[in-house]
Amino acid sequence: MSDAVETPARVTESFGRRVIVETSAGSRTSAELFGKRLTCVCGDEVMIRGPSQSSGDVAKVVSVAPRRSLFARTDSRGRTEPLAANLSLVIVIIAPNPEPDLYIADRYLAGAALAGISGALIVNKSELPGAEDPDFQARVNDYERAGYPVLRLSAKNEPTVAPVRELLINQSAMLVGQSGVGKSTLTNRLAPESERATRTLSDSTGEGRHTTVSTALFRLASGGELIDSPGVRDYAPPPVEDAMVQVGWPEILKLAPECRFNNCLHLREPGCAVLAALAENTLSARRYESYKRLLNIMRGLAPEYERRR
Ligand SMILES: Nc1nc2c(ncn2[C@@H]2O[C@H](COP(=O)(O)OP(=O)(O)OP(=O)(O)O)[C@@H](O)[C@H]2O)c(=O)[nH]1
Ligand SMILES: [Zn+2]
Repeated sequence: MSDAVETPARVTESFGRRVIVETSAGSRTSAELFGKRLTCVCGDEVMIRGPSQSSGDVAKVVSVAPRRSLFARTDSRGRTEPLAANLSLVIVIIAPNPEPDLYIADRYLAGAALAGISGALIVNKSELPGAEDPDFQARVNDYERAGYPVLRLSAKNEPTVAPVRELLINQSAMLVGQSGVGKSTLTNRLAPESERATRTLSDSTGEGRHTTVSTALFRLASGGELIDSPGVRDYAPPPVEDAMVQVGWPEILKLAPECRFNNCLHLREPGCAVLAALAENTLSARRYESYKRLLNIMRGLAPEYERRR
């Protein structure tokens, strides 16, 4: 291949300056980023050159196409770190065990919405007795009431997984969630060739042990794409203005037009339809608390936001 020839490819895995790309012919190969200023993440559409004698024996990523979406997080130092590009769906997985932190789930769904990406919830390990717990079920139902697709399944039980295949058709979806909820088990079920490592839960704590170390994209025979990602202990979206935070709560956003003030943040304002729904118990108090928490987190990141502008 001549050096001047560029071919399109998709980034399926990223390790800093080195990436794995899939060519349009479907083969996967290692490539390096060309030039210091170029960065890319899993899901990026890129142009590659080589490998050829003059470019060395590894292909080079020479450009990144404009992204349809960029899913990102705020890292521990308050900086925005991109996680995946060109997603259409973020699927949060929870399970009765390890014990779910639904505030993380909410922030993931908010981060997706703020990036213009749809959200869905999977409740894995549904065969465990903990899934029958009324409190657990009530909290899961909150997501259905908010308007999210919610799938209850067992990644280990093939027939229960069929609705996920249907959900993923025509989607580029990323699986996110705490360590040990079964992201890799589900990925292996949906894309057997992915061969993602899975591990048993540590006996004493029931917490996962962060088996998955990289974010990787797989094409599904049934249609669509799935990105498996490492388990997290926390997640916060990149900083946004106060008024934007409610975009992450569809049930609050739906009520907002009925508030007396069109810049209502639903905290203490008179004539607030969100506070009224809360008083009438038609809005989940936990989800509302979660909204207030993210508002506070975003205010803590405000200096960072001002700096970026
Ligand atoms: N009982 C039960 N266990 C499951 C199910 N799905 C996965 N597991 C188990 O849960 C444990 C964790 O699964 P993983 O797939 O490694 O979890 P993960 O979310 O990928 O974890 P990280 O890679 O650390 O983020 C493994 O022991 C799986 O066998 C399920 O449907 N039911
Ligand atoms: Zn309001």
